[in-house]
Amino acid sequence: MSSEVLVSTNGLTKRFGDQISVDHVDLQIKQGQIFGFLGPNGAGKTTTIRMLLGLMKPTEGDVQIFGKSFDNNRIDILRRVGALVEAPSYYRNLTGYENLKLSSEILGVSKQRIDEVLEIVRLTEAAHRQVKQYSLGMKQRLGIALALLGSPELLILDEPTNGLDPSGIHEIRQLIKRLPQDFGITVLISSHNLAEIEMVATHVGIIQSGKLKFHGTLEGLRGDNKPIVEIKVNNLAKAKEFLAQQKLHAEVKDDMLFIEDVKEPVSSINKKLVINGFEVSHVVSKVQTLEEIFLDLTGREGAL
Ligand SMILES: Nc1ncnc2c1ncn2[C@@H]1O[C@H](COP(=O)(O)OP(=O)(O)OP(=O)(O)O)[C@@H](O)[C@H]1O
Repeated sequence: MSSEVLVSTNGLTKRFGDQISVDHVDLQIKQGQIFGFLGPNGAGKTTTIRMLLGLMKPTEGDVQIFGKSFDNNRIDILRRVGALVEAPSYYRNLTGYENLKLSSEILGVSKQRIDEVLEIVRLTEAAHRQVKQYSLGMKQRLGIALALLGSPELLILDEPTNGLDPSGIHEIRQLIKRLPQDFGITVLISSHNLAEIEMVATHVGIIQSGKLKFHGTLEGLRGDNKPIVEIKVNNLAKAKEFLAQQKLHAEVKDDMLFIEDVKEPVSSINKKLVINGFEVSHVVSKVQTLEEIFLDLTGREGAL
Protein backbone atom coordinates (compact mmCIF):
# COMPACT_ATOMS: atom_id res chain seq x y z
CA MET A 1 0.00 0.00 0.00
CA SER A 2 1.34 3.42 -0.88
CA SER A 3 2.09 5.70 2.01
CA GLU A 4 1.24 8.96 0.32
CA VAL A 5 0.06 11.55 2.84
CA LEU A 6 -3.36 12.82 1.76
CA VAL A 7 -4.17 15.03 4.73
CA SER A 8 -1.67 16.88 6.81
CA THR A 9 -2.21 19.65 9.31
CA ASN A 10 0.44 21.58 11.12
CA GLY A 11 -0.42 23.48 14.30
CA LEU A 12 -4.00 23.79 13.06
CA THR A 13 -5.84 26.20 15.32
CA LYS A 14 -9.24 27.89 15.35
CA ARG A 15 -10.34 30.51 17.83
CA PHE A 16 -13.84 31.94 18.16
CA GLY A 17 -13.29 35.08 20.21
CA ASP A 18 -11.66 33.97 23.48
CA GLN A 19 -12.54 30.35 22.93
CA ILE A 20 -10.00 28.01 21.34
CA SER A 21 -11.94 25.27 19.55
CA VAL A 22 -9.07 23.60 17.71
CA ASP A 23 -5.73 23.87 19.48
CA HIS A 24 -2.53 23.24 17.50
CA VAL A 25 -3.63 19.98 15.92
CA ASP A 26 -1.11 17.98 13.88
CA LEU A 27 -2.88 15.32 11.85
CA GLN A 28 -1.64 13.00 9.15
CA ILE A 29 -3.84 10.71 7.12
CA LYS A 30 -2.23 8.41 4.60
CA GLN A 31 -3.66 6.81 1.50
CA GLY A 32 -5.69 3.67 2.20
CA GLN A 33 -6.46 4.48 5.82
CA ILE A 34 -9.84 4.65 7.48
CA PHE A 35 -9.09 7.41 9.94
CA GLY A 36 -11.48 7.58 12.89
CA PHE A 37 -11.65 11.09 14.31
CA LEU A 38 -12.97 10.57 17.80
CA GLY A 39 -14.01 12.97 20.49
CA PRO A 40 -16.92 13.92 22.70
CA ASN A 41 -19.50 16.49 21.62
CA GLY A 42 -17.96 19.94 21.28
CA ALA A 43 -14.39 18.58 21.13
CA GLY A 44 -13.63 20.33 17.85
CA LYS A 45 -14.23 17.63 15.23
CA THR A 46 -16.59 19.55 12.95
CA THR A 47 -14.49 22.72 13.17
CA THR A 48 -11.40 20.71 12.17
CA ILE A 49 -13.28 19.08 9.29
CA ARG A 50 -14.55 22.45 8.09
CA MET A 51 -10.97 23.66 7.90
CA LEU A 52 -9.90 20.46 6.08
CA LEU A 53 -12.55 21.19 3.48
CA GLY A 54 -11.57 24.82 3.09
CA LEU A 55 -14.98 25.89 4.46
CA MET A 56 -13.39 27.79 7.32
CA LYS A 57 -10.06 29.58 7.56
CA PRO A 58 -7.68 28.52 10.34
CA THR A 59 -6.72 31.19 12.87
CA GLU A 60 -3.23 29.69 12.91
CA GLY A 61 -1.42 26.75 11.35
CA ASP A 62 -2.03 25.16 7.99
CA VAL A 63 -3.75 22.39 6.11
CA GLN A 64 -2.41 20.45 3.17
CA ILE A 65 -4.59 18.09 1.18
CA PHE A 66 -2.80 15.94 -1.42
CA GLY A 67 0.29 17.95 -0.48
CA LYS A 68 -1.33 21.23 -1.57
CA SER A 69 -2.70 24.17 0.37
CA PHE A 70 -6.06 25.78 -0.41
CA ASP A 71 -4.54 29.14 -1.33
CA ASN A 72 -3.99 28.44 -5.02
CA ASN A 73 -5.42 24.94 -5.38
CA ARG A 74 -8.96 25.08 -4.01
CA ILE A 75 -10.71 23.67 -7.09
CA ASP A 76 -8.01 21.05 -7.70
CA ILE A 77 -8.31 19.81 -4.14
CA LEU A 78 -12.10 19.85 -3.90
CA ARG A 79 -12.44 17.96 -7.17
CA ARG A 80 -10.68 15.03 -5.48
CA VAL A 81 -12.56 15.14 -2.16
CA GLY A 82 -16.08 13.97 -1.30
CA ALA A 83 -17.74 15.06 1.91
CA LEU A 84 -20.81 14.58 4.03
CA VAL A 85 -20.94 17.23 6.72
CA GLU A 86 -24.18 17.62 8.66
CA ALA A 87 -27.45 16.19 7.36
CA PRO A 88 -27.60 16.66 3.58
CA SER A 89 -30.66 18.33 2.08
CA TYR A 90 -32.54 16.64 -0.73
CA TYR A 91 -35.51 17.24 -2.96
CA ARG A 92 -37.88 15.08 -0.95
CA ASN A 93 -40.40 14.67 -3.75
CA LEU A 94 -37.78 13.45 -6.18
CA THR A 95 -36.38 9.95 -6.17
CA GLY A 96 -32.91 9.05 -4.98
CA TYR A 97 -31.91 8.60 -8.60
CA GLU A 98 -33.27 12.01 -9.60
CA ASN A 99 -31.42 13.71 -6.73
CA LEU A 100 -28.19 12.10 -7.89
CA LYS A 101 -28.93 13.04 -11.49
CA LEU A 102 -29.25 16.73 -10.61
CA SER A 103 -25.88 16.67 -8.87
CA SER A 104 -24.29 14.64 -11.65
CA GLU A 105 -25.29 17.35 -14.14
CA ILE A 106 -23.61 20.02 -12.00
CA LEU A 107 -20.48 17.87 -11.64
CA GLY A 108 -20.54 16.72 -15.25
CA VAL A 109 -20.36 13.02 -14.42
CA SER A 110 -21.88 10.20 -16.44
CA LYS A 111 -25.15 8.34 -15.88
CA GLN A 112 -23.09 5.21 -15.47
CA ARG A 113 -21.47 6.75 -12.40
CA ILE A 114 -24.94 7.25 -10.85
CA ASP A 115 -25.57 3.52 -11.17
CA GLU A 116 -22.15 2.77 -9.73
CA VAL A 117 -22.60 4.91 -6.62
CA LEU A 118 -26.11 3.54 -6.07
CA GLU A 119 -24.58 0.08 -6.15
CA ILE A 120 -21.79 1.02 -3.74
CA VAL A 121 -24.26 2.35 -1.15
CA ARG A 122 -26.73 -0.47 -1.85
CA LEU A 123 -29.57 1.78 -2.95
CA THR A 124 -30.04 0.34 -6.43
CA GLU A 125 -33.40 -1.19 -5.58
CA ALA A 126 -34.71 1.92 -3.82
CA ALA A 127 -33.31 4.30 -6.44
CA HIS A 128 -36.70 5.09 -7.97
CA ARG A 129 -38.55 5.72 -4.73
CA GLN A 130 -39.15 9.27 -3.51
CA VAL A 131 -36.64 10.38 -0.90
CA LYS A 132 -39.46 11.24 1.51
CA GLN A 133 -40.11 7.50 1.76
CA TYR A 134 -36.50 6.75 2.71
CA SER A 135 -35.45 5.82 6.24
CA LEU A 136 -32.83 8.02 7.92
CA GLY A 137 -30.20 5.37 7.18
CA MET A 138 -31.13 5.36 3.48
CA LYS A 139 -30.93 9.16 3.41
CA GLN A 140 -27.45 9.02 4.92
CA ARG A 141 -26.40 6.44 2.32
CA LEU A 142 -27.79 8.67 -0.41
CA GLY A 143 -25.65 11.46 1.09
CA ILE A 144 -22.61 9.20 0.80
CA ALA A 145 -23.62 8.35 -2.79
CA LEU A 146 -23.69 12.09 -3.56
CA ALA A 147 -20.26 12.50 -1.98
CA LEU A 148 -18.95 9.61 -4.10
CA LEU A 149 -20.37 10.87 -7.41
CA GLY A 150 -17.22 12.77 -8.38
CA SER A 151 -15.03 9.66 -7.78
CA PRO A 152 -13.15 11.21 -4.86
CA GLU A 153 -9.84 9.86 -3.59
CA LEU A 154 -10.64 11.13 -0.11
CA LEU A 155 -14.04 10.88 1.57
CA ILE A 156 -14.77 12.93 4.68
CA LEU A 157 -17.79 11.94 6.75
CA ASP A 158 -18.78 13.98 9.78
CA GLU A 159 -20.72 11.81 12.25
CA PRO A 160 -22.47 9.86 9.46
CA THR A 161 -24.24 7.52 11.87
CA ASN A 162 -25.70 10.17 14.18
CA GLY A 163 -29.33 9.36 14.89
CA LEU A 164 -29.32 6.03 13.06
CA ASP A 165 -30.69 2.80 14.51
CA PRO A 166 -28.36 -0.21 14.93
CA SER A 167 -29.18 -1.62 11.49
CA GLY A 168 -28.58 1.77 9.86
CA ILE A 169 -25.25 2.03 11.68
CA HIS A 170 -24.33 -1.48 10.55
CA GLU A 171 -25.06 -0.64 6.88
CA ILE A 172 -22.88 2.48 6.99
CA ARG A 173 -20.10 0.58 8.72
CA GLN A 174 -20.13 -2.20 6.12
CA LEU A 175 -20.09 0.39 3.37
CA ILE A 176 -17.14 2.35 4.80
CA LYS A 177 -15.06 -0.77 5.38
CA ARG A 178 -15.12 -1.62 1.67
CA LEU A 179 -14.12 1.79 0.38
CA PRO A 180 -10.30 1.64 0.64
CA GLN A 181 -9.92 -1.92 -0.58
CA ASP A 182 -12.55 -2.05 -3.28
CA PHE A 183 -12.41 1.52 -4.55
CA GLY A 184 -9.07 2.94 -3.39
CA ILE A 185 -10.82 5.63 -1.34
CA THR A 186 -9.22 6.95 1.84
CA VAL A 187 -11.78 7.78 4.54
CA LEU A 188 -11.95 10.20 7.43
CA ILE A 189 -14.94 9.47 9.65
CA SER A 190 -15.71 11.44 12.78
CA SER A 191 -17.69 10.12 15.70
CA HIS A 192 -18.16 10.46 19.44
CA ASN A 193 -18.62 6.72 19.71
CA LEU A 194 -15.51 4.66 20.33
CA ALA A 195 -17.19 1.29 19.71
CA GLU A 196 -18.28 2.42 16.27
CA ILE A 197 -14.82 3.69 15.29
CA GLU A 198 -13.15 0.61 16.74
CA MET A 199 -15.08 -1.53 14.27
CA VAL A 200 -14.06 0.36 11.13
CA ALA A 201 -10.95 2.45 11.65
CA THR A 202 -7.36 1.48 10.90
CA HIS A 203 -6.10 4.67 12.56
CA VAL A 204 -7.52 7.06 15.12
CA GLY A 205 -7.13 10.61 16.27
CA ILE A 206 -8.66 11.44 19.64
CA ILE A 207 -9.56 15.06 20.24
CA GLN A 208 -10.67 16.64 23.49
CA SER A 209 -11.22 20.37 24.12
CA GLY A 210 -9.56 21.11 20.78
CA LYS A 211 -6.38 19.19 21.58
CA LEU A 212 -5.27 16.00 19.89
CA LYS A 213 -4.74 13.52 22.72
CA PHE A 214 -3.76 10.50 20.64
CA HIS A 215 -2.84 9.92 17.03
CA GLY A 216 -1.95 6.47 15.75
CA THR A 217 -3.24 2.97 15.20
CA LEU A 218 -5.82 1.25 17.37
CA GLU A 219 -3.13 -1.28 18.31
CA GLY A 220 -0.96 1.64 19.39
CA LEU A 221 -3.77 2.92 21.58
CA ARG A 222 -4.12 -0.52 23.15
CA GLY A 223 -0.33 -0.87 23.33
CA ASP A 224 -0.08 2.10 25.69
CA ASN A 225 -2.22 0.04 27.91
CA LYS A 226 -0.16 -1.36 30.77
CA PRO A 227 -1.65 -3.47 33.55
CA ILE A 228 -2.57 -1.79 36.81
CA VAL A 229 -2.54 -3.72 40.09
CA GLU A 230 -5.31 -2.94 42.58
CA ILE A 231 -4.79 -3.83 46.21
CA LYS A 232 -7.15 -3.63 49.19
CA VAL A 233 -5.23 -3.84 52.41
CA ASN A 234 -5.87 -3.02 56.09
CA ASN A 235 -3.32 -0.22 56.55
CA LEU A 236 -3.07 1.77 53.32
CA ALA A 237 -0.45 4.31 54.37
CA LYS A 238 1.87 1.71 55.88
CA ALA A 239 1.40 -0.64 52.94
CA LYS A 240 2.25 2.19 50.55
CA GLU A 241 5.43 2.87 52.51
CA PHE A 242 6.32 -0.81 52.54
CA LEU A 243 5.76 -1.15 48.79
CA ALA A 244 7.94 1.91 48.14
CA GLN A 245 10.77 0.09 49.95
CA GLN A 246 10.21 -2.72 47.45
CA LYS A 247 10.55 -0.19 44.60
CA LEU A 248 6.82 -0.35 43.86
CA HIS A 249 5.20 3.05 43.55
CA ALA A 250 1.59 2.89 44.74
CA GLU A 251 -1.12 5.58 44.63
CA VAL A 252 -3.96 5.65 47.14
CA LYS A 253 -7.43 6.14 45.65
CA ASP A 254 -10.88 5.11 46.92
CA ASP A 255 -9.56 2.99 49.83
CA MET A 256 -7.29 1.08 47.51
CA LEU A 257 -3.70 1.07 46.35
CA PHE A 258 -2.97 1.24 42.64
CA ILE A 259 0.39 0.35 41.14
CA GLU A 260 1.06 1.09 37.49
CA ASP A 261 3.57 -0.51 35.18
CA VAL A 262 4.21 -3.51 37.42
CA LYS A 263 6.93 -5.90 36.33
CA GLU A 264 6.47 -8.64 38.95
CA PRO A 265 3.54 -11.05 39.30
CA VAL A 266 0.67 -9.99 41.58
CA SER A 267 1.07 -13.24 43.55
CA SER A 268 4.56 -12.16 44.59
CA ILE A 269 3.34 -8.70 45.70
CA ASN A 270 0.56 -10.37 47.65
CA LYS A 271 2.99 -12.75 49.34
CA LYS A 272 5.34 -9.93 50.37
CA LEU A 273 2.47 -7.99 51.92
CA VAL A 274 1.07 -10.99 53.80
CA ILE A 275 4.47 -12.13 55.09
CA ASN A 276 5.02 -8.64 56.42
CA GLY A 277 1.79 -8.73 58.41
CA PHE A 278 -0.63 -6.89 56.11
CA GLU A 279 -4.16 -8.21 55.68
CA VAL A 280 -4.84 -8.27 51.96
CA SER A 281 -8.52 -8.61 51.08
CA HIS A 282 -8.25 -7.97 47.33
CA VAL A 283 -5.42 -8.00 44.84
CA VAL A 284 -5.90 -8.04 41.10
CA SER A 285 -4.06 -7.04 37.94
CA LYS A 286 -6.25 -5.20 35.43
CA VAL A 287 -5.75 -4.10 31.86
CA GLN A 288 -7.81 -1.08 30.89
CA THR A 289 -10.33 -1.60 28.15
CA LEU A 290 -10.12 0.61 25.08
CA GLU A 291 -13.20 2.38 26.40
CA GLU A 292 -11.45 3.18 29.69
CA ILE A 293 -8.40 4.48 27.81
CA PHE A 294 -10.66 6.68 25.68
CA LEU A 295 -12.51 7.96 28.73
CA ASP A 296 -9.23 8.72 30.49
CA LEU A 297 -7.96 10.63 27.45
CA THR A 298 -11.16 12.59 27.06
CA GLY A 299 -11.63 13.37 30.75
CA ARG A 300 -14.54 10.95 31.07
CA GLU A 301 -16.80 13.36 29.21
CA GLY A 302 -17.19 11.10 26.20
CA ALA A 303 -20.78 10.23 25.38
CA LEU A 304 -20.61 6.53 24.72
N1 LIG B 1 -19.10 29.38 14.40
C1 LIG B 1 -18.81 29.23 15.71
N2 LIG B 1 -18.80 30.27 16.56
C2 LIG B 1 -18.48 30.11 17.85
N3 LIG B 1 -18.16 28.93 18.42
C3 LIG B 1 -18.15 27.86 17.63
C4 LIG B 1 -18.46 27.92 16.22
N4 LIG B 1 -18.36 26.69 15.70
C5 LIG B 1 -18.00 25.87 16.72
N5 LIG B 1 -17.87 26.55 17.86
C6 LIG B 1 -17.47 26.00 19.17
O1 LIG B 1 -16.30 25.25 19.01
C7 LIG B 1 -16.31 24.10 19.84
C8 LIG B 1 -16.08 22.86 18.99
O2 LIG B 1 -17.23 22.62 18.22
P1 LIG B 1 -17.33 21.50 17.10
O3 LIG B 1 -18.67 21.61 16.46
O4 LIG B 1 -16.14 21.57 16.24
O5 LIG B 1 -17.24 20.19 17.98
P2 LIG B 1 -17.56 18.70 17.58
O6 LIG B 1 -16.44 17.90 18.14
O7 LIG B 1 -17.82 18.59 16.14
O8 LIG B 1 -18.85 18.41 18.40
P3 LIG B 1 -20.27 17.86 17.94
O9 LIG B 1 -20.12 16.40 17.90
O10 LIG B 1 -21.14 18.33 19.06
O11 LIG B 1 -20.57 18.49 16.62
C9 LIG B 1 -17.64 24.10 20.56
O12 LIG B 1 -17.45 24.62 21.85
C10 LIG B 1 -18.50 25.03 19.73
O13 LIG B 1 -19.44 25.67 20.52
